[in-house]
Amino acid sequence: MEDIRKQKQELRKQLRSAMKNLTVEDIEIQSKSVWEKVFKLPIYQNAKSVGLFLSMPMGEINTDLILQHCVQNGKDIYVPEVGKNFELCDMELRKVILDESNSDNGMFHKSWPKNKWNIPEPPDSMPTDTAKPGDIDLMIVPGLGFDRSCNRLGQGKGYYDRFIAKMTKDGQDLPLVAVALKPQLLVDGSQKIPVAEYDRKMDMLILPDESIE
Ligand SMILES: Nc1nc2c(c(=O)[nH]1)N(C=O)[C@@H](CNc1ccc(C(=O)N[C@@H](CCC(=O)O)C(=O)O)cc1)CN2
Ligand SMILES: Nc1ncnc2c1ncn2[C@@H]1O[C@H](COP(=O)(O)OP(=O)(O)OP(=O)(O)O)[C@@H](O)[C@H]1O
Repeated sequence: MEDIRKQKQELRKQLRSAMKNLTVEDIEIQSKSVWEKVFKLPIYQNAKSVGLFLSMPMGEINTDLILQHCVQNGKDIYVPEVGKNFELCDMELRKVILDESNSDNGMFHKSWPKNKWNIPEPPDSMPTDTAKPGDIDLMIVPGLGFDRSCNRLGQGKGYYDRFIAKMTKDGQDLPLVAVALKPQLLVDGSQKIPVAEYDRKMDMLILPDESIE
């Protein structure tokens, strides 16, 4: 158990440094390829509500294109809000409710306040509608690293593990589609994501030039 934590920590270091080598252009081009694949998925096309995330400034896939796509296609968008108590690593997903003045594009978050990781979060002025089990048709999941068996390594706080557990505890389904840039897939066959008992496999992993199920 302690072993798994150490292995995860080591792998995070490796993956964070690999992601640092990506330029802004790399991230832009690879992100576009990933989203074009996602837009073609029936599970995305049929989803009325999508759990998304608002990308960090660097070292992560950029989510602007899918935010725009969801807004333009009339899908409900839910985005993370982490609890004020950072020790608890509790996260909710809140429905994005926009007023008419800025509802025509996916850039609504540009003016939102940022949390300690520079991730935009819903402002207090937005009406609160928090996702309950069954509210989200498709969850798009970020991560630091993945392997070919759809195992995921996150940022290390367990926010997504806990959230997924909370949303599925009464047997509710929550389809999980992970998205990642090229350096985030472990390609060396001998390298695997260490898995603990609470880690849930992704249903699908979308990369710039391949999809894994
Ligand atoms: N865009 C985005 N939003 C998200 C997540 C995410 O992965 N991506 N999260 C997914 O969980 C949650 C936020 N969790 C995060 C947890 C840690 C760090 C982070 O950068 N942590 C340390 C790394 C240092 C270390 O421990 O080695 C840092 O502060 O630099 C970032 C996000 C909710 N929102
Ligand atoms: N469902 C859960 N209930 C309670 N604690 C959990 C749960 N899932 C994970 N944890 C705890 O969260 C901590 C971080 O877990 P882990 O290292 O797997 O995070 P991660 O999946 O990489 O991060 P994240 O989900 O935030 O992207 C661990 O100490 C773990 O025990």
